[in-house]
Amino acid sequence: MASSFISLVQRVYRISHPPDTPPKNDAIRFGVLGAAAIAPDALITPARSHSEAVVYAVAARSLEKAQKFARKHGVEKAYGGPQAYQELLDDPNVDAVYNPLPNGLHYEWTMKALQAGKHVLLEKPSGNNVEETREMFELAGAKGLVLLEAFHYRFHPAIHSVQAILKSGEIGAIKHVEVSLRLPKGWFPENDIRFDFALGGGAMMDMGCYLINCARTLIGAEPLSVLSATLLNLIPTTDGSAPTVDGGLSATLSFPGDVTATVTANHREPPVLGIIPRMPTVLLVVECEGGELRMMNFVAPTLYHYIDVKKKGKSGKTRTEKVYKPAEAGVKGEEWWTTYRYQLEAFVDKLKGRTPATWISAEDSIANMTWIDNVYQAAGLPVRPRSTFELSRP
Ligand SMILES: NC(=O)C1=CN([C@@H]2O[C@H](COP(=O)(O)OP(=O)(O)OC[C@H]3O[C@@H](n4cnc5c(N)ncnc54)[C@H](OP(=O)(O)O)[C@@H]3O)[C@@H](O)[C@H]2O)C=CC1
Ligand SMILES: O=C1OC[C@@H](O)[C@H](O)[C@H]1O
Repeated sequence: MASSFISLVQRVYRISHPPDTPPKNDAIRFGVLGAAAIAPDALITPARSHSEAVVYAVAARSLEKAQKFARKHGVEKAYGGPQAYQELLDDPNVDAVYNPLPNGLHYEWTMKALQAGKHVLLEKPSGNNVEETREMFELAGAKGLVLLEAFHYRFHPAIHSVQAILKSGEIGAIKHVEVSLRLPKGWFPENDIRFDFALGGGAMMDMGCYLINCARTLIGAEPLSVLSATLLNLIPTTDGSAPTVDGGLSATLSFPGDVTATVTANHREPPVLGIIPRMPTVLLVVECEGGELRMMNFVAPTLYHYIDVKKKGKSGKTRTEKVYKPAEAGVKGEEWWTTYRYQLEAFVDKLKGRTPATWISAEDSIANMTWIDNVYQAAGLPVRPRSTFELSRP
């Protein structure tokens, strides 16, 4: 007990204070589009402990914001103003771009980045709809550039362990997957990008993308149909127009072999009994023919997680796994590596021509976006519109 508490404290400290590793001369130089809230966790801190990655530039719509961000995070170059994103893309010192813009801008700036010859680490969900996702991966393929949708949890050994347990047959074949992400109302401000339709908002876009991805990954097959889609709440509009942004949405999908998955994303969990604030919940339960697997916190497992495996029957004991480091020989990782640090390792490996331990293919991202669109249609909500941006091709 005491030792696991000490490990937790050590991990938490190391997550934000990784050992600084000086970048090698041939390190991948990243440029960040937008001084986004997620950029420090997703790229800047992970790059500090990677000798082949350096965050070289940031671009923000305001020069002051870009410079403040650059000073705070030790980023060499700051671009600011209305042309800043394009200026960053035109910088020959930038090898790869991290795109954490609002979902509705993923397409335009990824297409521009690829056109400028940059590899792209693209935030989830990849696009506003599957048409956008398909086009981005087509262009990356045509240009021979790397494009990765940042489903960071997929790179962590904890989810690999879940996959291995399910594949081992220990608790039999999967029957149903229940996966949910729920945040209390008020977690994000009302003007957050997540609640803006034009920017690709919606709970199924923002959090549901992980859930659909997780169900597809664990089941190891593509869904057949959306059996049901239930709106938990809609974000009210201010102009009297019909609401189109899901604050909370739950859907059940069918998979081959009578397998089902229920995904529930909610940005607006009400307080218990109307007054007691709720904690965020990230839950994964896999019901199998011979038992059940339950994982707490599959999205940010470095902080803390557990995987409970319970066999059916009276004698069925529960065993618990916690997997903070890769079990396989030769796979790199440390207890304090976040999902983002594992993801960066894979991205850099790919750019350097090495084989990453884990990868997310174009087909995977396209299928994920397809089912996000399908869930919206089943819920009677519009699919997020395709960007009006058109790439002028030479
Ligand atoms: N992988 C993960 O764990 C997470 C991923 N995400 C994803 O990252 C992306 C960004 O999320 P988050 O960092 O929380 O969001 P933020 O609102 O903090 O960042 C979005 C950035 O987009 C830029 N931007 C450009 N145009 C607009 C516009 N019209 N309105 C608002 N912002 C604009 C802003 O850049 P500027 O500085 O130029 O003003 C801003 O910094 C989303 O795709 C989200 O899904 C988010 C959180 C966690
Ligand atoms: O990890 C996450 O959890 C909270 C979400 O709103 C965020 O965008 C997502 O990436």
